[in-house]
Amino acid sequence: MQNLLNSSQIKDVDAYTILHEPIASIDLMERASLAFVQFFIAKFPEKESAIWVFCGQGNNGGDGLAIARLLSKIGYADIKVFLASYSQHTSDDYIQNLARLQKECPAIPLLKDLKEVHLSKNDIVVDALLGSGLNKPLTGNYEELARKINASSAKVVAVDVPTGFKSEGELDGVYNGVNADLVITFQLPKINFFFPESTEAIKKFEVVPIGLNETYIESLPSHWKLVTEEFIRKIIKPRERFSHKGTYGHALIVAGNTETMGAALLSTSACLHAGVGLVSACIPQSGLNALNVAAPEAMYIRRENFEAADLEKYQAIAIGPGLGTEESQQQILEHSLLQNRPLVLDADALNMLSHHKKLQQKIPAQSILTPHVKEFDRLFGDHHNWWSRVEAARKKAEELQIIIVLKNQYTFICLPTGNICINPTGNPAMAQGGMGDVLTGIITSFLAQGYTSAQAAMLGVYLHGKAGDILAEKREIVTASALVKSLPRLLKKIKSATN
Ligand SMILES: NC(=O)C1=CN([C@@H]2O[C@H](COP(=O)(O)OP(=O)(O)OC[C@H]3O[C@@H](n4cnc5c(N)ncnc54)[C@H](O)[C@@H]3O)[C@@H](O)[C@H]2O)[C@@H](O)CC1
Repeated sequence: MQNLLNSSQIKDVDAYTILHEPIASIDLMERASLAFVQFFIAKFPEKESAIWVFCGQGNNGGDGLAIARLLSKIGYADIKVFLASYSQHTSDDYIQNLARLQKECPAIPLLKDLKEVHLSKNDIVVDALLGSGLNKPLTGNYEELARKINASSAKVVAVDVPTGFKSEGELDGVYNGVNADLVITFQLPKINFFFPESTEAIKKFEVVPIGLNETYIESLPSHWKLVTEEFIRKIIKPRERFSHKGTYGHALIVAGNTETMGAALLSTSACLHAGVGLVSACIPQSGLNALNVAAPEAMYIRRENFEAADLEKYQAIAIGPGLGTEESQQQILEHSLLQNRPLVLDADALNMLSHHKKLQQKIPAQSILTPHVKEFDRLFGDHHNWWSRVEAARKKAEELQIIIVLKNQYTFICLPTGNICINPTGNPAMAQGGMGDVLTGIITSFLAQGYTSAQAAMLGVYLHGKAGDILAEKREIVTASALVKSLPRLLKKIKSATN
């Protein structure tokens, strides 16, 4: 897991690295600019492209000046620098880099008048106007510059953060900053990169390391974490010699209805493919034939017999996919909530919890709720932006001592500790019905296999997205069934790399 920091903490890490490595501030800027350039040249190898570097007067602008010099030395022949000199304040490293650029690359024009800027289709804009130092909304000259850049059809590559984009906090109102095709960001992704409201500002981002002190980064207090593959590899357990089906737990999936049996089948099948020892599906009798065909390994409990069943024998119970919200299903939910053990609650279980809010207090500690945005707002109230929604999820997870898996392009896993773990895997090819049912099955599988609730949620969300990413390399659409089938191979790959 990687700590994610806010802008002032990142500034603090810069200062710590400068003092303790030690490295001069100007050399750290050079290292950052070089890291940017290395990524840039791999992406844009065409040295004849016209490159317009827009520089502010702070350290982001200083990066821009260093980048212009480094690109010129590598052989990029058509570089122009625009100096946005609108303030009395300039950073020391900006001044030094401006002097170096004038001395070492005298042929590069330094423009100050916007009338001299003519952006065309195949040009590349390097946006180094304002970075993580943004402290107020864009107005005046900066706003005009952003408008001019956005109105062009040039490719826009932002240094660290697009000009005008807030790295953390609520993203409200109309965005008037630079729209970047690519952001090459330093050391850590900024927290707001993971929020849907960043779509306009950021098409794609890449993180490049610049050698900031990792130990110090990890020591700073932050409830924002990024789930990493390294972390997943660390927690995933190998399948032991002399183990048997009993070793990997027995899961119960309570799901499906006459017209929504597919949800139960997908969940059950995903649970099996993620490695559970045994799975029972509690479904209406009308689905039995389909279950036998789709997942012959699964056992069956007739829906009417749920309350008579011995629930103690299951290591994990999931309730909700395609279940329905009638009186009888509500009884099932209420009966389950009486069990003093974590549950995985999805879809109709969540819908019932939003209609009967008093039941929320009865959710057993360490249960895992997997709402998408609409289910979340129905459960816990409307939210106008994602920052406030995720904050609300964090508070609810703490208050109810549960895990809330708030599903999105980047899923937010809110833990009872108050931490928010952001999952980086997953892609739009997976945006199709059935994906949520599959995720529920996978998480339930890991819970039954003896992982803690937090581990099961993180493993489930990460591997679900990763499987989708691998499949999306070769196809435009990833169906839920295809994802299920790919899970065993992914598990093998992850586990082989671990051992
Ligand atoms: N040593 C360091 O601190 C490093 C900094 N780096 C770069 O430095 C950037 C941060 O630099 P700075 O802190 O100097 O800040 P910026 O260069 O982002 O902004 C410069 C200044 O502009 C002013 N400003 C903020 N919002 C404004 C607005 N809306 N309109 C007009 N002026 C505004 C602020 O006073 C701010 O300090 C990072 O994004 C990164 O690109 C990198 O070179 C890595 C090392």
